[in-house]
Amino acid sequence: MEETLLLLPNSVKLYVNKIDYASQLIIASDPDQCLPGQLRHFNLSTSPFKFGDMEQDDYAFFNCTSWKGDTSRQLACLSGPGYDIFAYFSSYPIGYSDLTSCTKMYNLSSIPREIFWQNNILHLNWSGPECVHCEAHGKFCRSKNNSAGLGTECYDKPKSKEDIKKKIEASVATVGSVLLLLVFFAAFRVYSSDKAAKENQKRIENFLADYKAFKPTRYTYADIKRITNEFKDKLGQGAYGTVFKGQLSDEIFVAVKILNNSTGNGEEFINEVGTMGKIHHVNVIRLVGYCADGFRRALVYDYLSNESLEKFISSEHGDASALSWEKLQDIALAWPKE
Ligand SMILES: Nc1ncnc2c1ncn2[C@@H]1O[C@H](COP(=O)(O)OP(=O)(O)OP(=O)(O)O)[C@@H](O)[C@H]1O
Repeated sequence: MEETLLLLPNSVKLYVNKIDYASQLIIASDPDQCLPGQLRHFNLSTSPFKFGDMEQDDYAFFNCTSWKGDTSRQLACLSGPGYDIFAYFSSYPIGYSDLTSCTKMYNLSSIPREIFWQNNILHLNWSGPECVHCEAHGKFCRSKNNSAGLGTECYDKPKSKEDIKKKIEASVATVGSVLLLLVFFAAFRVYSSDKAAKENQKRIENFLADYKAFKPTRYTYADIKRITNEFKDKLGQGAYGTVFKGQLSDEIFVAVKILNNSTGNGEEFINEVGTMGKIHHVNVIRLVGYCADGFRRALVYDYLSNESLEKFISSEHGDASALSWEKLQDIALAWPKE
């Protein structure tokens, strides 16, 4: 596996295990697994780095043939057969340990304690170039082109093929959804307008059907004779003519009034028929048709099985209590007005 190397002054080479740009920290290790061996050559003052471990001490290094004191600062990777290398706190008095079989090698100051942990890990911080603000905005960081110092600038992360593919997919999905919505909307509009058009058509047809039903039909005298079955069933006699029962179909019965006065103005009769034909009210008997065949004139009404109103209101023909004065008032008020 290829390792990334960090080159420090005095040809010190370290492996880069991890870089944390957010906190500007490099975790490094010694390729020879012996960080204390590199200590003599460390000179970070001319590099942008400083030790990350702030617990630092000054040491005197000793080469001992025998050692009777604290072995926590014994540097195994520097020791050899018949001798051991120890780091001795410079702040300790010389008489603190027995150094009689030791030779002092050199002093080193401001050594981070983690060097002696023997896990071959060294934390190095850098203060410049400063990239924290780029990291915070999810961007990459680079040296400013025209800057001789440690000036940096942020730049957008280059888009990978995967990113571009995802972007295209997202755009296609968005456009697709919008198109689908438009298609649904258009289909809905077509369906609604089609439905409205059909409803309109139905309304017109219903109106025409109603109009046809309400418009009085003109009958010939022969029709009148057929409808009344040759004037077989006389219903009554009024001031203007004789009324016969008739039948238009199996279920539809009519009352046909054969008018006495056939000498009058025919046009007047037709106009009257036209006016009556337009009146449609629940309380007014409906004029179904008419006959104006030469001097023979007749009016065809819906058949009422309850005989004449006169029979109800006149005490002579019926029970007066059947139609009280209140009922008569109701009927009068419900009479259609023009
Ligand atoms: N639509 C009808 N259905 C059933 N019977 C009817 C109908 N119209 C009239 N008659 C019968 O025929 C009779 C005569 O009716 P008609 O309308 O000619 O005269 P009237 O209502 O008695 O009075 P007027 O001649 O003054 O109008 C009525 O009394 C009734 O018995």
